[in-house]
Amino acid sequence: MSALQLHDSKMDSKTELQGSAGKRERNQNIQVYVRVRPMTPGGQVKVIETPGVREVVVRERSVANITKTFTFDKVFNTESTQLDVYDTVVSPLLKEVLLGYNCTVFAYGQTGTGKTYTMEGELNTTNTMLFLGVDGKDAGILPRALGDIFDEIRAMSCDFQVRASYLELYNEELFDLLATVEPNPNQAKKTLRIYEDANRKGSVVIQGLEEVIVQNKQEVYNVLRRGSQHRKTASTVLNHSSSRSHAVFTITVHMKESNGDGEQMVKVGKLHLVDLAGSENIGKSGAVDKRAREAGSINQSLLTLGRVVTSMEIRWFFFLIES
Ligand SMILES: Nc1ncnc2c1ncn2[C@@H]1O[C@H](COP(=O)(O)OP(=O)(O)OP(=O)(O)O)[C@@H](O)[C@H]1O
Repeated sequence: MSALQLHDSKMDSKTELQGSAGKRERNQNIQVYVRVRPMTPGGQVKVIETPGVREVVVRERSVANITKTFTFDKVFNTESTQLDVYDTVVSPLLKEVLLGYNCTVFAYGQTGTGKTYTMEGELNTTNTMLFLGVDGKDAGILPRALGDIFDEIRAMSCDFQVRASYLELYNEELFDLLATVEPNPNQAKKTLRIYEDANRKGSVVIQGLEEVIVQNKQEVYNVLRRGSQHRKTASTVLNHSSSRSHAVFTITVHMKESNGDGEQMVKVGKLHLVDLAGSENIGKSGAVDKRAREAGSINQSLLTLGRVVTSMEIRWFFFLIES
């Protein structure tokens, strides 16, 4: 089973917000969605049913009449398109980012269940609009969200600056996917250090993470493509699959608005888009040595992530993808 999670955290302390987004109850801070991936050809036994818009029924393979039903905020069945997922799950978050909230989308689940497809979409290397494909239908959440941010912010009458960063976490090491380092087997990616922020309790600082200023959609796509290709190239150099690492793409929007009295208000909103490494049952997968250590590290980090989520007062959305 595979999943995608989204969360929207507390607003930036510098920002004063009004309106419905700021008045949500704590129990609305977490939302869980499931996406069911179409079956791959090859005679699999169908074990998942999606009878309604909120329920998934899982059938035990060996005993077909034994089922378990799970309820989510919404279920996307095998017919769901990339656009359906984006419109329901991510589009509303953009409005909150532009109000000064921090929002995060997590894709979580087993290897091969469609996390990267949902987050990035099918790559089209012959097209400069890499992630959009020929007609755009296969574009994932990332390119859609990044493109829409520019459309929406331009419609607001404010000064703004948009920055992007792209971070990878593999075996407890952090790498900067946008760093301009020369390809080198011993230094495939720029490693980063993480510290607790002495000035803001509970916050962390990632020292040296590059934030690239982006002016328009095309520049964001280029940054996304650069980071994505860097992730693949470097994983080959380091001899691990890119699906064994977590990747965090962050877009930060600084907005400066004037109120009627000539005072200026600064808002900072962030959108984190996280493609988590595939969760795996080490015993069942038969992973040994390096792969078993990797899987152990992945499972440990996913467990820790779960603990962090339950301990924080955050708005959180969760998205499950089933194969
Ligand atoms: N909803 C979908 N519709 C069509 N094809 C899909 C869908 N979801 C996934 N796929 C296809 O299934 C394959 C595996 O998907 P993907 O690489 O996104 O999985 P993943 O969960 O990211 O795996 P890993 O954990 O190994 O990175 C890809 O070829 C992808 O194009």
